[in-house]
Amino acid sequence: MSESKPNRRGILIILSSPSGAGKSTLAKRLMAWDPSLKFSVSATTRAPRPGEEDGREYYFKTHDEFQKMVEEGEMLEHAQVFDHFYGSPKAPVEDAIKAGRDVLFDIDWQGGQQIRNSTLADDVVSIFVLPPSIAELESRLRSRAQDSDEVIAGRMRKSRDEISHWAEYDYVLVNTDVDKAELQMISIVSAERQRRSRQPGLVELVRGLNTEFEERT
Ligand SMILES: Nc1nc2c(ncn2[C@@H]2O[C@H](COP(=O)(O)OP(=O)(O)O)[C@@H](O)[C@H]2O)c(=O)[nH]1
Ligand SMILES: Nc1ncnc2c1ncn2[C@@H]1O[C@H](COP(=O)(O)OP(=O)(O)O)[C@@H](O)[C@H]1O
Repeated sequence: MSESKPNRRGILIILSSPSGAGKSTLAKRLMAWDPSLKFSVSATTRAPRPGEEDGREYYFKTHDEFQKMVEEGEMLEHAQVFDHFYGSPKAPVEDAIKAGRDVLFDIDWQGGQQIRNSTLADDVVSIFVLPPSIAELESRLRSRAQDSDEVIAGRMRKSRDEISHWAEYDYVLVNTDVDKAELQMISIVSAERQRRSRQPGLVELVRGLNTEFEERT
């Protein structure tokens, strides 16, 4: 059976924020809202956190394996964040958008910039998530209870740099109440989909409306 041609290309939804502002939480909620979204599983050289599974949150790679992927041109973008390397494998993203499937990225500002400067720029919708305060950001990092004090301190130092790129994004959300932030994300994605897709039959509908006008005169 031949697959029907999608009526639009997939959108690349890029989600960035300082660590702890809530982008993984919001990404999971967006995926639960629309399971047809494809989450871009990044490759990383950082160690898995408890509960993380290889191939689900990340592809966990050694430094050499990661370098080989970069050298062989397999990455859509890649960057060093904190003390580790992170990158988005290219092939699954290209396949998804050609099939009309939207792809969700949880990546930092460097990755966002690289994709916005790539040939896929027209397909990008970028969203930056801000925390309501720095005290709240630190408290969220601590409450996640997955990183040592030293790692948390490193992430807090890097936050200022990440936040300085907020204005490069199409949309900026303040994640105070997570339910409200989720609703805002859903609204953004719904509106961007509507903007880029033409419902089938619109030309015929407008032709019919014009015929009706003519019949009335
Ligand atoms: N450029 C880039 N950044 C990534 C990628 N994957 C994850 N990141 C970013 O790396 C940072 C650290 O991610 P992680 O170690 O999972 O900690 P998090 O702060 O809890 O999300 C976050 O800002 C992620 O958005 C990627 O493929 N490319
Ligand atoms: N609006 C919110 N209010 C309170 N806690 C939140 C909110 N959003 C996320 N969190 C919590 O903050 C912590 C960090 O969120 P997470 O999604 O892991 O952030 P990021 O992916 O940006 O590093 C998690 O424990 C998460 O449950």
